[in-house]
Amino acid sequence: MIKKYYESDADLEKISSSTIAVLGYGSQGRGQALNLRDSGLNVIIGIREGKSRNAAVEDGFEIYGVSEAAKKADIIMVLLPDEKQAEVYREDIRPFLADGNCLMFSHGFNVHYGQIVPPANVDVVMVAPKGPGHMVRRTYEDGKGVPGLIAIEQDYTGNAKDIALAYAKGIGSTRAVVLETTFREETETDLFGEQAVLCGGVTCLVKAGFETLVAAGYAPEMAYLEVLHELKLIVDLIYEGGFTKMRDSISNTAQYGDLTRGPRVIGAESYDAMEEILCEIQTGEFAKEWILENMVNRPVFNALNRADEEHLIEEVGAELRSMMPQFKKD
Ligand SMILES: NC(=O)c1ccc[n+]([C@@H]2O[C@H](COP(=O)([O-])OP(=O)(O)OC[C@H]3O[C@@H](n4cnc5c(N)ncnc54)[C@H](O)[C@@H]3O)[C@@H](O)[C@H]2O)c1
Ligand SMILES: CC(C)(O)[C@@H](O)C(=O)O
Ligand SMILES: [Mg+2]
Ligand SMILES: [Mg+2]
Repeated sequence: MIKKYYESDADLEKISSSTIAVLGYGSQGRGQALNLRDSGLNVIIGIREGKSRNAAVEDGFEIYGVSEAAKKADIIMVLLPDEKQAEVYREDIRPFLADGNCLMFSHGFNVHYGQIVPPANVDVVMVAPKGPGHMVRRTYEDGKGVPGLIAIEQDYTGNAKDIALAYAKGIGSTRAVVLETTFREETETDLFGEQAVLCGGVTCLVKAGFETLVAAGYAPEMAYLEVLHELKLIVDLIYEGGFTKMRDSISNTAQYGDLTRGPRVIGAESYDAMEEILCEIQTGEFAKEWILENMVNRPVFNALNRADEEHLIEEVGAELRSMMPQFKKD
């Protein structure tokens, strides 16, 4: 049985006298740093010049270059882009690691695939919120938390788990639930989830539905509201109460269509593709592809991303959302 932890299992005192360096101030960096500070912990930011450095300044943090922050800290949370972590680690983190430091990650990619090999005299720990960084912050501000994972790769001090749990409490995750996993399990399931379901699966499903309706002569605006806008409302019900709550809310007609037609859309071919995608993750093939893609300046990433940015669904969506009060910025 997987181990689960809640508020009373974690003690902020375990890290209350530690200096925590959050390296990177992007999606996770900002969310986690603000939550840790609001939980009363000592946070400094390690960041290079640029837009997100300015955001950290505006948010009132003590700011340093990456190497300086790594040197000052007891706990070093690496929230840089996965594809940059190995290089920054070699140049700006590794030389400044001190005996007994805790090196922390929110995703296991670099440690699991051997791009970062920490020395034996530090703890190596993961605290990974299971949600986007902006939601880590928003949920914490609402008095709740995004569920999280902890994993211990190396327990040099004997305190690694207490530190991980305290950090998870600091970012709000123990308010929901924290599961104990391994770097391998987190890395493989996280990559699979975002590729096959959460990001890749969903965007392709929505695009396919949109393109099918538009090709059949229906208005793009109709198609957008049907397959994208309403998706959130349906997912909210699933999120709150599973398929059962969603199916209680929709019509019997929708439910019959759901039960009989859904498996035709996600059929044997999709199961085969999912298995193949998981296998590429498990064998390291995906990791190698992504590392090499970055070495040649991301030609595939850029071309595919540009095509999706220029897709009709984005144009129609931007226009429709601009009229909806829920998307207006104050
Ligand atoms: N985005 C998420 O919601 C999410 C969720 C769970 C886990 N994670 C993990 O969290 C980590 C951070 O991801 P993210 O999406 O928050 O990253 P991000 O791209 O949003 O932010 C990265 C930050 O690092 C800074 N940075 C980039 N290159 C740098 C360099 N060479 N030196 C110094 N600073 C540099 C950027 O300016 C930015 O502040 C990754 O390991 C990712 O897998 C992310
Ligand atoms: C938010 C996600 C997709 O869950 C995360 O894993 C990421 O890589 O951004
Ligand atoms: Mg991920
Ligand atoms: Mg994820």
